[in-house]
Amino acid sequence: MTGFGIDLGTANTVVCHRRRGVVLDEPSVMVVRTSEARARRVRPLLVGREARDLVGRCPVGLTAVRPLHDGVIVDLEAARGFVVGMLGKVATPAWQRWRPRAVIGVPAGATALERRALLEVADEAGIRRPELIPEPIAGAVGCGLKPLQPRAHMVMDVGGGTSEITAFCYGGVLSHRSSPIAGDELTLALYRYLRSEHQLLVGELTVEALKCRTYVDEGPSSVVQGVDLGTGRPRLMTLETDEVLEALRPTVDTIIGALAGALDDLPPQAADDILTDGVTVFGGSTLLCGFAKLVEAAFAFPVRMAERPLTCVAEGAALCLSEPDVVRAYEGTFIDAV
Ligand SMILES: Nc1ncnc2c1ncn2[C@@H]1O[C@H](COP(=O)(O)OP(=O)(O)OP(=O)(O)O)[C@@H](O)[C@H]1O
Repeated sequence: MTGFGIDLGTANTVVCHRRRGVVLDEPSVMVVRTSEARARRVRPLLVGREARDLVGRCPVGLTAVRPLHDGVIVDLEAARGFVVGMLGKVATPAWQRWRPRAVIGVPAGATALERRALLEVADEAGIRRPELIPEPIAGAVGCGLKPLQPRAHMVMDVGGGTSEITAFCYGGVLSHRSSPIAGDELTLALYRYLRSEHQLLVGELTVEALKCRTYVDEGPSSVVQGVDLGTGRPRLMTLETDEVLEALRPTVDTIIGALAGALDDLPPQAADDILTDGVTVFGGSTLLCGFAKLVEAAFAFPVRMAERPLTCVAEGAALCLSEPDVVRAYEGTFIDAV
């Protein structure tokens, strides 16, 4: 069975081919003419990596647009232009005759309207019979979990725009929490911290790189460049990694707090499974330095980091092409469908 698994994320779009593996992993950004940004047909000039290079540097007349918010389509026209442009990067001439199949990950909390918008866009982009799967389930499959087993599992997906915590067992959802506090909010918290505590105004890409750099363990401190709010001149400053993590801590605590709510909703036997097996975490924001340790410290159960936290949703969705039972079992479990 050929076809694709697609994770159309707020921050990144990942496309995984059933046999060839990940064939596209690029930022969910496009650059359009400002005059066309609200037009009936949006024709992006750049999509993905090339578009991201222009974030914060767009000349007059051009606008960088992120077509998804909190993991769902809000502007159908913008999303249409974006998906067609992105899939165009992996499309082969054979697509014209042979429309590929795809399973697409979508937040478990997406509404019926948002899901319909995604199916429409996928169809227009040349996908044959697109199917949707809740992202937590796709990620779980990508991490090797078996969502049809009669044993409870819990996963935590912390991406750019949403954090989702889902417990499931035997083809059904046991508990779920979704929150718009995720990677973008962490970046914003750091931006605000630098502005208020150090009077330093920093660009969007720079502040995100600073947030991610703490993970790479490049040393106990990082040099940041920005504009001094007092003088209006460029200024360099050195920030300790610990200080960055402290600035992020309240937002991280809010994200972790949602896990408590999902655990509270579980029946005792299912809670027992999760306390024994632990929780599997994925999504780019779980790469934040010390994230897994903080979850472990808060709940005293094992935390299993996904091997490929940024791509496991698309990989799991691709595996689901040959697991129709999983797709069928969970298609009725979107939160507004239960
Ligand atoms: N090393 C890192 N440390 C901290 N955060 C990171 C790191 N690497 C990536 N991120 C963050 O992960 C987020 C992107 O993760 P991911 O690609 O899983 O999100 P997404 O699937 O696009 O979003 P969503 O699931 O909300 O639609 C971004 O906010 C990015 O800043």
